[in-house]
Amino acid sequence: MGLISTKEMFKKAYEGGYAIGAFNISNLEQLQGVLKGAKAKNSYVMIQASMSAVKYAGPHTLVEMVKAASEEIGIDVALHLDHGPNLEAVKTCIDAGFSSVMIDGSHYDFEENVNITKEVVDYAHSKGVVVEAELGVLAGVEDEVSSDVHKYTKPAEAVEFVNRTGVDSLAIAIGTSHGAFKFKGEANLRFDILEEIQNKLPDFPIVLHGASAVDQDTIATCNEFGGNIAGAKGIPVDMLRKASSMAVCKINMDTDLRLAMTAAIRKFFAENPKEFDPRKYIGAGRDAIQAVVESKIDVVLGSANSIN
Ligand SMILES: O=C(CO)COP(=O)(O)O
Ligand SMILES: O=C[C@H](O)COP(=O)(O)O
Ligand SMILES: [Zn+2]
Ligand SMILES: [Zn+2]
Repeated sequence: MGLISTKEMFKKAYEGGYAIGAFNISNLEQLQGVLKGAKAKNSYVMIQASMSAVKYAGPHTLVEMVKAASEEIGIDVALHLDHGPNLEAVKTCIDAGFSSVMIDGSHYDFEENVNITKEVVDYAHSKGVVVEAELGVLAGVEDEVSSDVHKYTKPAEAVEFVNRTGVDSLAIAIGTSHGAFKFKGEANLRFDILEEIQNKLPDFPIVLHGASAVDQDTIATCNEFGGNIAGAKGIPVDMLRKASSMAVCKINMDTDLRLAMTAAIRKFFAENPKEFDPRKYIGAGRDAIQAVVESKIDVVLGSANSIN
């Protein structure tokens, strides 16, 4: 058991009409929750960390922790850098042992995005590491960069981008966005764009970021036990399942795990005012994450029993 590439899992996901869940983590219990959920469903899964999460945990700590948990829980896993900002960040993670990286040049113009992605692909491939890039801009805030509107991916540009960079997978903008506040009105995803990209790039794995569903019961639990989260809204589950049956092979979820962990810990504190053992309350958060991951595998991803 240990860290694996995404090549094989994406190929199977594409052919099988399902998607692999890529879950963001920054600590031990989030990691264990995700891996235990995947193990219970015999499903491929990706663990991913943003650069701020890599800094929080430490790149080597993260790699060794994921390897050890993979061994102890008994499931192979890909470890991926999410939204790598530049070659230096990518190198830090590859040299520490990550099996997959993203270079996010989506906020640059097309030519610059091609150049920075190509540079990363050359380095990563020389080390046997796969690369995800991004074309099109999701509305909302991403690290320090924000955009008020979706800049939807242009299918013809996606073809040129993939051919010129040699990238292994591509994140596209079709109306999803990061965080807990995705839509003010009706949810709408541009499946016509996904379909056109799928037709123009057959067998090529597409990635969907900003794909948390934002369960309203979980928000209610947060608020019932002292939270104050108003107006949160995610992507409807049927839209996500439809995307995963198409060319989307990787679906990124962070917010749903954060909300589940927070709701469980808030509830635990409210119901157990005398407890102060971190294993009890963080353990409650870990269990909640496992439950979310199992449900995502069944309802959103369709990836149960993908490991044979
Ligand atoms: O795309 C993500 C990480 O890259 C996470 O998206 P959510 O905020 O919708 O969970
Ligand atoms: O896409 C962003 C992820 O949700 C990670 O967010 P973060 O930078 O707060 O770790
Ligand atoms: Zn981006
Ligand atoms: Zn993202």
